[in-house]
Amino acid sequence: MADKVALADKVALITGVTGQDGAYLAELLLAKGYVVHGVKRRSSSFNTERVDGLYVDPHESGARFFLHHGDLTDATNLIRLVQETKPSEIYNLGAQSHVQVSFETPEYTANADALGTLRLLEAIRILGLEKSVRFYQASTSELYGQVRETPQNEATPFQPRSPYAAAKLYAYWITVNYRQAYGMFAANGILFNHESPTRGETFVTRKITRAVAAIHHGLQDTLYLGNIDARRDWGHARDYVEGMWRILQHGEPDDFVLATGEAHSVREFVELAFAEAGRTIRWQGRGADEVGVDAVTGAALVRIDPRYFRPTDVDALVGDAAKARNVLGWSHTIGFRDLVAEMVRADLARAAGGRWRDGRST
Ligand SMILES: C[C@H]1O[C@H](OP(=O)(O)OP(=O)(O)OC[C@H]2O[C@@H](n3cnc4c(=O)[nH]c(N)nc43)[C@H](O)[C@@H]2O)[C@@H](O)[C@@H](O)C1=O
Repeated sequence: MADKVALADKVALITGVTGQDGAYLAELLLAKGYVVHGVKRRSSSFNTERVDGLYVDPHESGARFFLHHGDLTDATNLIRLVQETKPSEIYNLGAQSHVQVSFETPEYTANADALGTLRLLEAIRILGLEKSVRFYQASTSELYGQVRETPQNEATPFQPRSPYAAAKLYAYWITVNYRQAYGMFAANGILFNHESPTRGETFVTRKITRAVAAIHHGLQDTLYLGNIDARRDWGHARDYVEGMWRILQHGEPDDFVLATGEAHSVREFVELAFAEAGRTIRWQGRGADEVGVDAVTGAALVRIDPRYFRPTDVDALVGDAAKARNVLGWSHTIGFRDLVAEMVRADLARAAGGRWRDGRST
């Protein structure tokens, strides 16, 4: 393995490689000729579906994608991984990334998301690689929380509203600090929500498209949601990993917002997703009693379940990506309607192919 690593100019280490973004990024970097090392957490079940297509036996000549066990809560493991893989670029995408789950596991979230970032930065410093490694930190629009201005840009003050966002706030600033204190190429991408057909099933977009497909195929009756008036700036993950890469290719380390500049409510997402499957939703009632019914059959397709309300939620986010556009030449290419259509079609195909056993939603 060491020979192959030495042969490549560009070597990337990606934490969280089995997640949506990790898999898209690995694919992008491999296409650009990188050797890619992905870090995945050990678990009792395989969780590598998203990267299975990229994997070839590491013993085969030409193998350029390698998976390693690792954990952001394990400092010595991170030091060893950086030492062995000798990356030129590190993308820190690993995290406990579910906002609602962070209210139940605030300490673990802080450990993985905040201290995990510190551990990785320290690994670089301990190994004396401050001047040779470029470091990307997956920062998030959740930092803006209770927003101070709209749209949000790189100068907008942060006001986090969840343990997840508070942990990511530390990670953002420690990344800035290592840049300033040690001259590291350490950069934050402040990414607004980005989705795809491989988005985790507990995030609201995928939960909706999966339910639309399950309902369409008679596998589920009703979709239960929380705050359907929340507004988000939803882009496509494929566009956003290109932005991550550009952030690390720039002449100097800096922080960038990646966003589409358009906000839509969860309610609109629901309407569009059902429309893609040929159904029109009509809303009846108010608050927790609101129901989304099929305009033709009258069947209750969407109901509110207060279990999905968060102790504090972020009501509306919309980003201004002018800096990324002007400095990096980045902008999104896939709009809201196309995103929803792609996700619904992918889930309809999965449901039709019997690729999930039931329509349970989480
Ligand atoms: C950029 C940012 O993006 C993501 O964080 P998120 O915006 O919290 O994403 P989400 O899809 O869980 O929620 C979006 C909105 O939808 C509302 N909502 C209603 N009903 C349900 C519901 O039933 N489930 C969920 N999950 N949300 C619901 C919920 O209350 C919220 O207002 C993560 O990738 C995060 O890591 C990240 O960094």
